[in-house]
Amino acid sequence: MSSAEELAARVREGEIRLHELEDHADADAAAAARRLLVAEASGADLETTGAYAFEAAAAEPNVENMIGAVQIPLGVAGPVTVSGGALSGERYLPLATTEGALVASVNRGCGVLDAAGGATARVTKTGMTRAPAFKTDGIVESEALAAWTRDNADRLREAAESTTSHGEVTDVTPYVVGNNVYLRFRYDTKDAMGMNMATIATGEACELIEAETDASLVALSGNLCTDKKPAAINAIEGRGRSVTADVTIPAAVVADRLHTAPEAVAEINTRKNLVGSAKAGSLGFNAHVANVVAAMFLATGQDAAQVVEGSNAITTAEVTDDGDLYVSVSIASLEVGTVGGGTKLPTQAEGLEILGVRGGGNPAGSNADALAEAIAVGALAGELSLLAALGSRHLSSAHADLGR
Ligand SMILES: CC(C)(COP(=O)([O-])OP(=O)([O-])OC[C@H]1O[C@@H](n2cnc3c(N)ncnc32)[C@H](O)[C@@H]1OP(=O)([O-])[O-])[C@@H](O)C(=O)NCCC(=O)NCCSC(=O)C[C@@](C)(O)CC(=O)[O-]
Ligand SMILES: NC(=O)C1=CN([C@@H]2O[C@H](COP(=O)(O)OP(=O)(O)OC[C@H]3O[C@@H](n4cnc5c(N)ncnc54)[C@H](OP(=O)(O)O)[C@@H]3O)[C@@H](O)[C@H]2O)C=CC1
Repeated sequence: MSSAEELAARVREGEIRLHELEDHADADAAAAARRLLVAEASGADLETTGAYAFEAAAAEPNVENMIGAVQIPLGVAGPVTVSGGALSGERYLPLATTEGALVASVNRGCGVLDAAGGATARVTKTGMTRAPAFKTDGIVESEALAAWTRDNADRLREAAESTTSHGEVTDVTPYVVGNNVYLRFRYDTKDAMGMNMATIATGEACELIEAETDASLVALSGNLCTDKKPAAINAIEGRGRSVTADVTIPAAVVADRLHTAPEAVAEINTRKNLVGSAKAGSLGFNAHVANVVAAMFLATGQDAAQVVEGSNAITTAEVTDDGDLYVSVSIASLEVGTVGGGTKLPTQAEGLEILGVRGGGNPAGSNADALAEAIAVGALAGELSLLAALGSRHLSSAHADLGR
């Protein structure tokens, strides 16, 4: 009997719990035993799931009850020239996706950006947020807590920053709703996406608040943060990185490479991305920014659930006085890191290496800024290509040819 079969037998007999297998064997054997049990229960053939190319132990901080790995095809778009605040030069953009035509589209967009001399990008605001919910006796006590927070900003900062050597508190804003008070802590988390960092730091600050006021903590996350849910506060105030990429494309390039005209792209953008989105009550005034955010998040080890916030983007397009096409994409809440989370996993770390932003930056925070700028440039390329495909009526034929 193999060690995986022996382990599986012990789970069947109730001697070991499924999630405790790593206490009795190395992580790869534990995953193999779970595959046997899951295959037996479901009838699924898990051979490919088990054919992963890294040591299971490397994924221990990232997943529980591991049975293997899902492989997502990885493509590249570019190279594209970026003139950013943190990222400069030519880069290939890694995109992990199962949507045929997506990489082709972003690749076309990158070619157009390069023909226009490259894209410009800047991070305009930084800050990961956590907003605990406190309960009070009523509005008098709520207002007192809000005032206490303002008066004790330095002590709150000191408590929170005692838990991290990188994180810095940049703001604590109280929001009062009757006998509920939400304190929205904002942190500069440098190269980390920062959700663990901000949560741990905020927990420490909450202990000070409970010790010194009559308010009681109901939930360390009170949903005004807002993490992993569509929320206007992120679109307005920003979360993670707020980042913009833009470009001005000569009309001749639009005609040659995108088979349309600046006027057509600008009109489609207004009627689709602005008016259509407004009528729909959408928070995303763009065509498919989430496509690039998701594909680059998967390729670089970001938290996939935060694609929700990454889709908070506005695309603008207008014809310049010279008859050329100006296009911009502003993503309000792009939550990215180049350390921590899934960024250490082997293929995801390679994805970061393709962009030249693996690990901590010098100065701290510059690598995460550079990653945000790369994603914004990819989103700009994708917006351009899709808007143009709608203009030249190529969307359905492109997907019939490449996406099926
Ligand atoms: C498919 C194209 C690019 C053809 O576009 P084209 O201009 O007919 O193609 P082309 O053969 O002339 O090639 C132009 C460039 O496209 C790239 N390209 C072309 N083919 C490939 C390929 N196989 N692999 C890699 N790159 C490719 C490549 O850069 C190439 O330049 P070259 O290198 O040859 O000088 C175009 O029609 C297109 O971009 N269509 C739009 C497709 C798209 O954006 N899909 C995104 C998903 S849509 C979605 O998910 C969301 C949606 C639509 O529901 C959101 C909404 O409501 O708006
Ligand atoms: N806890 C929660 O509520 C949530 C957690 N998550 C998960 O949180 C994880 C991401 O959290 P995150 O805090 O980013 O990552 P980690 O928890 O992996 O922590 C990253 C740590 O890296 C250290 N570090 C080293 N170099 C740097 C640098 N240059 N810049 C910044 N930090 C550096 C910091 O340590 P130090 O602080 O000591 O300086 C930092 O706290 C993901 O796995 C995500 O899925 C997602 C949503 C919610």
